[in-house]
Amino acid sequence: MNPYHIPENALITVAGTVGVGKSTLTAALAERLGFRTSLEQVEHNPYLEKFYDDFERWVFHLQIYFLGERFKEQKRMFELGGGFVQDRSIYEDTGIFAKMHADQGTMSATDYATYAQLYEAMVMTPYFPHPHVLIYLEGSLPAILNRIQERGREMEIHTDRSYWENMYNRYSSWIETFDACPVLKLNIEEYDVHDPASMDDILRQVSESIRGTAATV
Ligand SMILES: Nc1ncnc2c1ncn2[C@@H]1O[C@H](COP(=O)(O)OP(=O)(O)O)[C@@H](O)[C@H]1O
Ligand SMILES: Nc1ncnc2c1ncn2[C@H]1C[C@H](O)[C@@H](COP(=O)(O)O)O1
Repeated sequence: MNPYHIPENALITVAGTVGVGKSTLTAALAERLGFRTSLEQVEHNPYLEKFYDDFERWVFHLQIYFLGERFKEQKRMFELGGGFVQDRSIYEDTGIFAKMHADQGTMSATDYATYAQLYEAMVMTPYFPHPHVLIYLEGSLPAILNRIQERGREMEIHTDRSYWENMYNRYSSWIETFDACPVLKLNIEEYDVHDPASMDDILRQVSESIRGTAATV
């Protein structure tokens, strides 16, 4: 058992908008806990660049691809018995990305319905237990846009600010109604992944959230 009394089979999911710091925190938490990571693969995604170039043409392909990747990851985590920190939840694919493109008309109603049907069928399988806790990363939009710039993925840098603004607003509303598992909100200005005391503090909060003893603000 780790010093934080976080169950060895726990599934901790890190959520939040693009560039907010999910992958960085996922890796830092997993290292500290001796957990495995489940990461989003950007480099080997065959649709992502095409998608940023032409949303309408590629959105359905991309959503199906992400769904397939997540299904494989969920199956892997299930079969290995947990003990994972996961970079982004499946709830965000459907509740943020697919919905945003359907609402703004870059994904047709028919494609969205087909996608939603597939998603519903997948989450009914045993591979989709709710996470023990969802860590939600929040910060100001300018700080997040800076991080996207600094990370330097061309396809994201060349995407209109309104896209990120829309996503940011959707995330802010979405998290207020999210209730599939306990939520721990962390402000990105208030922790440092390189500071052991800061990571200890986060892990204590994770543990409290999982055990249902977190203070409600
Ligand atoms: N706590 C942090 N402080 C400063 N910069 C950070 C921090 N976390 C992440 N970053 C930087 O912000 C950028 C986006 O982080 P990343 O973890 O890739 O975000 P996400 O996975 O949410 O898209 C990267 O350049 C990363 O180095
Ligand atoms: N479901 C998705 N639809 C569209 N785009 C998505 C989806 N999931 C992730 N993405 C994009 C957003 C970023 O450009 C990369 C990686 O996300 P990140 O938040 O940086 O981990 O994929």
